[in-house]
Amino acid sequence: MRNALRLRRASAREEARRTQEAESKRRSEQEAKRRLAGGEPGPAPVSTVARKAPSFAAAPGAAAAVGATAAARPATVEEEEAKRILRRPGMPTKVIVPRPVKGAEQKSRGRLTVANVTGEEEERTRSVAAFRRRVQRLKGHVNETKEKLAREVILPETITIQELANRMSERGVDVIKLLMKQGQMAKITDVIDADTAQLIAEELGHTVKRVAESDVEEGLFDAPDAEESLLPRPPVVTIMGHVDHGKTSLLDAIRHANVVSGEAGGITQHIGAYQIVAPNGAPVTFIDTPGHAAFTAMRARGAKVTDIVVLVVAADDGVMPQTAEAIAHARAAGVPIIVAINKIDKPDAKPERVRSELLQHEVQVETLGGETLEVEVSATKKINLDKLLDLIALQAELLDLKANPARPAEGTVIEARLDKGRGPVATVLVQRGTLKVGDVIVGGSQWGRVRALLDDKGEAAQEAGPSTPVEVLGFSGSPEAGDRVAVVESEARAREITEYRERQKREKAAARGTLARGSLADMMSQLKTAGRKEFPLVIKGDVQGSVEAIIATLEKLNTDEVAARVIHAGVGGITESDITLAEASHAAVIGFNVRAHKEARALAEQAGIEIRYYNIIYNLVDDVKAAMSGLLAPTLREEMLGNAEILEVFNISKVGKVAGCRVTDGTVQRGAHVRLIRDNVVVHEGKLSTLKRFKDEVKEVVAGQECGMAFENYQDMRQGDVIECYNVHEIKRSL
Ligand SMILES: Nc1nc2c(ncn2[C@@H]2O[C@H](COP(=O)(O)OP(=O)(O)OP(=O)(O)O)[C@@H](O)[C@H]2O)c(=O)[nH]1
Repeated sequence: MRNALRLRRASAREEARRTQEAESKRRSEQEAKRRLAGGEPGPAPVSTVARKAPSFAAAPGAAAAVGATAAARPATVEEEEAKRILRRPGMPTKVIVPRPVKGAEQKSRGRLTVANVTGEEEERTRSVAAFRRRVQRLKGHVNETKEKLAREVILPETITIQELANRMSERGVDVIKLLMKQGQMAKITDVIDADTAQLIAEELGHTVKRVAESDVEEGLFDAPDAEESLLPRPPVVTIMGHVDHGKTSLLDAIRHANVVSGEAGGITQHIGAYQIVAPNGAPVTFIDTPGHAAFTAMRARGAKVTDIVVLVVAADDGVMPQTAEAIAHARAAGVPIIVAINKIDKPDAKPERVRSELLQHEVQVETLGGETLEVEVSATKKINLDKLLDLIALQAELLDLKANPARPAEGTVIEARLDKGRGPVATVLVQRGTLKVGDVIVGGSQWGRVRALLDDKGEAAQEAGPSTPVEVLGFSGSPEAGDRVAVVESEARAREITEYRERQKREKAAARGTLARGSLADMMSQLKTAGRKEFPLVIKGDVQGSVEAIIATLEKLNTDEVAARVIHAGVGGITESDITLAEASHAAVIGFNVRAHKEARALAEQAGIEIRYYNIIYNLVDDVKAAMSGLLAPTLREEMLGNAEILEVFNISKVGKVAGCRVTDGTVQRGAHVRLIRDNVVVHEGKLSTLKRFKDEVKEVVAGQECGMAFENYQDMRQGDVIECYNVHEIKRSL
């Protein structure tokens, strides 16, 4: 029984289990059917890859998503990247974006996926690879394009916006926009500095190389020479001293030529350079610097190219201001001095006095136990000239002067002028190397091919070695005295250097112009000088040296009240452009040893511009001084005439108040200045409008007489007031 019961129970359990299984199977089938019919998503995928880039093919039930549109699902990283790239300028407007399948392969293993079902997976994998390749290509293209556009921009110290844009291959307008962003309003032709230009260039993705003048001119000057290439060279001697102490006479005596008599006004106005052969056979180069104080600047320059200074001191005059100046220049340049006590032939010559005066300037000559070589000479009587040359040779030996003649020449412009027939002519002192006809040279902002070389006697030379002064023909324009000259390897290099220098000059001038227009500092200084009267001038001269000397002298005349303002100065004849400039700035035109062109003369006449010609600097300076003196406000001086006392004040209809007075001393004159004094205080200053005696207008009333007085614009006179009567005289002032 018990067994039968057990069996029944077991069979019932078995039955229940089967029913449960069947029920569970049924439920699960129902659930699957329900899901399939209702479009419910399957359980969330577990793979991290799938989480990052959700797969539409990973879960049971995913088949339900097959019909879902791309728009309904979130964008993937790849899609976003593709869109981002597409948004860039220059990219194709449409790209096929394949659906992402990151990790799809591993997830599909043993699972039902839409891709597996549809066989799309392989194709999609191929598309993704293609897409990736495409993205890479596009990225690569972007970088490539950037690299291609990025340039190395050479930036000088200043540059125009247009030029900067050109160098970057960018549009000028884009540069201007960037400047505007930085708060700078600019035009395409405006000049900006290198710092600003660098900012712009880097902003646009370019790299920058800053260049300075020294970069353009690298290796132009002062390249070292090998010791064995150096050979002895002649000394370059500058004669310095006070005006009229005999510099030109001495040089003249040495070279047996008469330069003195040819000079207008007896003053040396150009730096001349000459070479002589001393009695010992050694050549010596002399640079004759003028003695007038106006030439100080030129003299300083002379000392720079000089090895030895011969200091001329007139024995009858002694050490003078310009003697002291010359000592200072020589000392500053570190150049040894040889003292030449000149005019020793004169009866009042006192060489001893000269020696002791020199001591006060720390020049101790040999006879006083010092180191400085000295010699007593007479230029006119030709006394001791050989001795002077011997001393020069001795000093030169001590200096052991050497240069390499076998190298491209370097030198300095001593003087330059525009010759009517020959064009620009520059006197150049060759300092190293040898200058040859045909050489390409650069001097300041001028260059040229040497057409001809003329020595100091005006004879043609084929070449000029160290310490030789030569006139050089072939410059494109006049270089300036003091400009360094160098031979360069090609015309292209010469052009590069001079164009750069010219540009620098222009850009600096433009920068100055902008400053003058806009800067507060400038406006302040203009305000400060507003009280100063200016005498504007356009100066043209035959040589640069004269022009510089005139400017330097005129500058010395300037005071706080009045100044000569040189608007333009240059070498050459007076042109129409000079006259136009003078007209625009109300300037006078001065020609020093030059004349005005015919057209310029006509224009000047028409415009009422005065042209003045001079050949003596003193006369020019005197005239300018007189003209400037005319601009000075005159000094006012009072002349006392007399005093009167107001006895009574009458109010007369139609006339106003009239004071009845008695002249107490001196006279009272109609139209004279009056001061009204009440209780010792000046209450009014003005002019007398009416002066009457009885009913008649009179010119003058003398002491003791009574009169009626009325004042210009003043009515408040009172009985007892004292009237002081005086005249005012204007006294012209001069500089
Ligand atoms: N008695 C005498 N007179 C001299 C001597 N040397 C120059 N003179 C005269 O002094 C004057 C000035 O001489 P310059 O040679 O023109 O003097 P400088 O120093 O060159 O003058 P600037 O060129 O004006 O600076 C002239 O009249 C000369 O004749 C000299 O040794 N003896």
